[in-house]
Amino acid sequence: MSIENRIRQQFEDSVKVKQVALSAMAQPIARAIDVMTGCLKAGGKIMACGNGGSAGDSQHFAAELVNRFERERAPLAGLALSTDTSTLTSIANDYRYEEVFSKQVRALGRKGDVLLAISTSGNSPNVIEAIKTAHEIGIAIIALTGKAGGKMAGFLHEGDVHLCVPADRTARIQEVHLLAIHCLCDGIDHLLLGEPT
Ligand SMILES: O=C(CO)[C@@H](O)[C@H](O)[C@H](O)[C@H](O)COP(=O)(O)O
Ligand SMILES: [Zn+2]
Repeated sequence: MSIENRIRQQFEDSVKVKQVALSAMAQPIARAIDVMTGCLKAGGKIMACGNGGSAGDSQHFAAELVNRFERERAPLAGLALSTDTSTLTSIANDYRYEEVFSKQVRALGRKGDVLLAISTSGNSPNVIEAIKTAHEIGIAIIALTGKAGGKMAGFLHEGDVHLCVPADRTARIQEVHLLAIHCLCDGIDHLLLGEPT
């Protein structure tokens, strides 16, 4: 296949996955917006974690809360757990890589906070450990997954929200994750600020 056709194929695949994801994910995304906005209004914070591309997504989401998304508003409490290399490397070096997020959740998380747990496979052990620790503290989970949710699906509790992209290819799942993150940011701003004037 020519490069041009490969590119066309990627675009077409991405459009298709997004169309299927809309019907599967619209309701859970709306629920996640309610949970996140309720947390922020009550003075809580939203922590986000994930590996590789999902680490980037965590940081992207936190930046849109702390700085801004599309509308002017007060800064919101968002925190990516994938950014502090000294913390990450010391936990991985002294303990286990599986604990790099859960230790931070234990240190920084408070009852009523929310954890955005991102994994395309749903199987990353460090994200699963973070979910377990968050539950111990009384922190609700918004799980952003794909591939039917992997192992993470089995660790979610009532009150958590599962945003699962109905696709198998990591790249396609990540593309919908970013769209879902922007829907979360837009929805939070809408609930906090109302219709734009
Ligand atoms: O961005 C990509 C692939 O598109 C990679 O960096 C990918 O995020 C990494 O392989 C991650 O370690 C995959 O972890 P997960 O999504 O299965 O939790
Ligand atoms: Zn990627």
